[in-house]
Amino acid sequence: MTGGGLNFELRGKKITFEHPHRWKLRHHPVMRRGKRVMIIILDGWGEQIADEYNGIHVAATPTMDELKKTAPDRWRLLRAHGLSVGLPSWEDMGNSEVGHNALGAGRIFTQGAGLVDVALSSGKLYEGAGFKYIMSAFAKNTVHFMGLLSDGGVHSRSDQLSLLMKGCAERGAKRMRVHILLDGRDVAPGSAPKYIDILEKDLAGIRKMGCDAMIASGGGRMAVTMDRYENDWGVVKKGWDAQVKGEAPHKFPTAGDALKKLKEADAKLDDQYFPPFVIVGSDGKPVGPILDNDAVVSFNFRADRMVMAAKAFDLEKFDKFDRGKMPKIKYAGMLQYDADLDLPKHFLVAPPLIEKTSGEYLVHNYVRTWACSETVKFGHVTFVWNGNRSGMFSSSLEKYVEIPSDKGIAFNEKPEMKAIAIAEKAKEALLSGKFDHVRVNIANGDMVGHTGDPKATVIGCETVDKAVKIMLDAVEEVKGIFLITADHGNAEDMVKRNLKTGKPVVNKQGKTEVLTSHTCNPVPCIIGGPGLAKGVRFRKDLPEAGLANVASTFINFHGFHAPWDYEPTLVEYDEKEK
Ligand SMILES: O=C(O)[C@H](O)COP(=O)(O)O
Ligand SMILES: [Mn+2]
Ligand SMILES: [Mn+2]
Repeated sequence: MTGGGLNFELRGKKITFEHPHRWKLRHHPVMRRGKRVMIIILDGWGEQIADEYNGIHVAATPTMDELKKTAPDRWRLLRAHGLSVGLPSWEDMGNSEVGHNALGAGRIFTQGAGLVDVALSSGKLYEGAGFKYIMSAFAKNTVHFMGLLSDGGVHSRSDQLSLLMKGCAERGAKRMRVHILLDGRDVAPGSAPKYIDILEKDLAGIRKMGCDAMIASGGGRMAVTMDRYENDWGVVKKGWDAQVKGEAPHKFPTAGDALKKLKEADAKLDDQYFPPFVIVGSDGKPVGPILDNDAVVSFNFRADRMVMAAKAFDLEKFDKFDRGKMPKIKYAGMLQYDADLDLPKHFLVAPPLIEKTSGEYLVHNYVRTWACSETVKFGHVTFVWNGNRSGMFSSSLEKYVEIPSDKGIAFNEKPEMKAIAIAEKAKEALLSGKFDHVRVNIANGDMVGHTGDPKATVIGCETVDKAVKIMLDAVEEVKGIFLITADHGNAEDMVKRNLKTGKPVVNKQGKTEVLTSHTCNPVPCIIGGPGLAKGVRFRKDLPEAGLANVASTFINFHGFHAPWDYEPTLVEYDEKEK
C-alpha cells in the first residue's frame, strides 16, 4: 500500500508523515461489513426517449427493464457529463476517462481539457519546463504536432492546437508540421474535411508570421496511432511509419486531396478508419518526416489512447515494433499521460492530481477487490478508476483480470464482444468468497455504439443484458449487494437529435444523421440484492447527483462511512424498517 501521508515542508525539507488512522473508515451503523458487493459499469449506457433511435430501448433487455419497473426507490438517474465530471461546460458530453475518474475518486476534479484551457489562456503553459524543452527546436529545426483533430473535447480540442501553434510561432518557431488523426467518433462521421479546412486556415495564418507550417501526415484514429491498453501495436506502428519515417501506402499533395481520393476509392470509409497517408511535395518526398533535433508534441490531453505512442516516442528501450533508426527528438505530451511511469518525461501541462481514491481506501480497510474488463476497457476499471494510477494498491488484497478483446475489427462485426466472458469470470470471483468488491466494465454499449451501426448496437445491448443477468444471479446466490451504473451515454442515441425537442435532426437530403459519439444524457444507477438492508433506498434530496456520488454509496455497502471529503452517498435508511 502506498501514499496517504501528510506532506509538508519543514525548514526547506519535504516531510511525509504517515498517520496510522488516516485511512481508517468509520463503521456504518446500519450497513454491516462483510457483504459481497458487485459493481457493474455499463460503458456508454444512458437514458433517452424510448424511440426507434434508442439502441437500448429497441434491444430486448428484460433484466434491466425489470430492475427499473420493480424497485422505483432503488433506481435513479445520475449526471454523467459536463461540470458533474470536471469538464469545462455543460455542453461537454461525458467520456470514459472523466466518468471512471469520478466513479472511483468520489470527488470531481478539473480534468485535462479544463487544465489546458487555463494554461493556455493564462500563458502559464509557455513558462513551464515542458515548453522550454521543445523550444530548443524553434530556431533551426521542426516542431511536430500530433493528435486527434476535432473539437470533440474527449481526447483533444482543435482550438487548443490552434492556440498552441500560434503561441509557438510567436515565440520563434520557424517550421511546423502537423500529423493529424481523423475523428468521426467523438464528432459526426464525415466531418473531417471541416476540421482540415479550419486547420489549413490556421496554418496559412501561421505562415504569414514567417513560419513554414503545413500538414505532414494523417490517418483515422482507429487505424493509426490511437490504440489503447496495448490491444494492437500494429496501429501505433502505422502512425510511426507515416509520422516519423514519412512512409505510408498512400501519398497526396494535401490532406484535402487525401480525404477526397480515399473516399472516392471506398465510399463506406469512415473518418475514424482512414488508412495512414503522407503528404508529399512536388518532388514526391514526404514534407515532414521527424528528424534529429526536431521537437514532437502530442497534443491530446487524454492519456489512454496516447500512452502507447508516448512509449514509442519517449522510451529508450522499446521492443513493441521496429522503430528503425530512432531520431534524437525532444518529445513532450500536452499532459503527462502516466505519472507512475513518468511518461512522457516532458509535458506542457501537469495532469490532475487525483489522490485518495476509493480503491486505495478499500485496501486500507481490508476490503478485497477484484476488477475486470476486456482489453479495450481494462484500464478504465483499474488505471482510470484509481485516479490514473498504474498497478495495484495491494497485490495481496487486489486482483485485476483482463480478458483479451477482439483485434483488428470494428466492433459492429462482433457486437457481443467479451461481455459474457467477463460476466462468467465476475461470477466465479464473487462465488469464490475470496473477494468482497467485484467490479467490471461491460463495453458493448459504447464500443458498438461508436461504430454508428444501429443493428449491431442492439445486439450489443442485448448481450449486455444477458451478462448483467449472469452477474445478478451470482449476487443472489451469495446474498450480496449490487450497484449498476454507466460512465456516460452512447448506445441510447444512435441519431443526431435536436437538443431542445429531442427529435431527430433531418438534413437537407431528408435523412437523419448517424450519431457515433457519446451523449450528454444522464445514466441509470440501480442498487439491490438480498444483502442490501431492507430500508436502504435512494435519497430524494440529491436530484442533481452525479457519478462522483457513487463511491460513497458503495463504500457504505461495504459497511463503512465514506471519507468526509467525498461527494455525499446516494442512499438513506428508512428508520421504520430498522
Ligand atoms: O476513445 C474513444 O473510444 C472515444 O473517443 C471515447 O470513448 P470512451 O470515453 O468511452 O473511451
Ligand atoms: Mn466509456
Ligand atoms: Mn466511448
